[in-house]
Amino acid sequence: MSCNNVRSSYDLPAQGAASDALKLFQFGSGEQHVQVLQQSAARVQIRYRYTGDASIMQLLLLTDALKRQGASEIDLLIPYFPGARQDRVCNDGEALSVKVYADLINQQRYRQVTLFDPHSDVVVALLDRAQVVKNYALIERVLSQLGNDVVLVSPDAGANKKVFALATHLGGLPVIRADKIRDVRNGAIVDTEVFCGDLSGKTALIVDDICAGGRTFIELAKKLKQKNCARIVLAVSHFEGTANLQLLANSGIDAVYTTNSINDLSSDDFLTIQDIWSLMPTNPCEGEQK
Ligand SMILES: O=P(O)(O)OC[C@H]1O[C@H](OP(=O)(O)OP(=O)(O)O)[C@H](O)[C@@H]1O
Repeated sequence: MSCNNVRSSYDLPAQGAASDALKLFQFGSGEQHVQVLQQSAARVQIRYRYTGDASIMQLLLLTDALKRQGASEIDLLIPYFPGARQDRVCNDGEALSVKVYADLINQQRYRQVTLFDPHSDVVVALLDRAQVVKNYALIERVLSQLGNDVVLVSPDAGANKKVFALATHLGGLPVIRADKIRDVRNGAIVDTEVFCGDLSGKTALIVDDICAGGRTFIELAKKLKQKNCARIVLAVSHFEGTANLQLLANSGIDAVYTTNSINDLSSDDFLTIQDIWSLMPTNPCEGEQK
């Protein structure tokens, strides 16, 4: 495959020097506009970071523009998949959001779609040609800072499968199960249980895919405190809003490790979007990219 003098990877939103490759703007009427400024290779990769629904429209426009330039095989890297938490209809009248977003992506006929630690197996099942990069690199980096006596905490039934697989990958770290009851009408956590004995001297490392409003982890931290653990740490692959970092700190969580897969967050400890890209497949033409 020859990729000489053509571009084989596009970042959306455009980052740094890569912004020479794309022109993006929004019309006063609200429509998005995308123009590809550097000739696309036939096989091309889009590194797309979801930053809101307007960015989905930019992705669709970019995909169309690349196809018009002759891109015949397009790989999509999409660390955070929107709508993934709405993977069931909890209340009459709601949309099945994950299917709507997945249908949009499937219509583009990407050669491959790569996700980073998606919320559940549902999104992977709904997407054509999807593959997953697990959260292992994030958790290994967190563990390297925590020392001994760490127990993994699975915050709810939805997380159990992933956390037990992670524990096996890490050589058999102990796992503590927790569970919660969420009032689906308003999202409140009405009960949290932690299934273990005394945790004196232990660091409780809660592992999950996302922190949104944070109530799951605030209520869980209260229960873990009652088990006397020495330290409570939260590691989540995706983080919805910077304002919630303070809420978590106030609730007795000693440290939060996450990534900027959705929002830019200010901490040196985080795995950055660049780190996530480095965990994902690279385009075979990338070394030749101009
Ligand atoms: O920060 P919060 O607002 O508490 O939200 C974060 C939680 O929400 C998601 O699970 P969800 O409660 O949807 O449960 P599920 O695994 O059963 O889908 C996610 O996996 C976290 O556990």
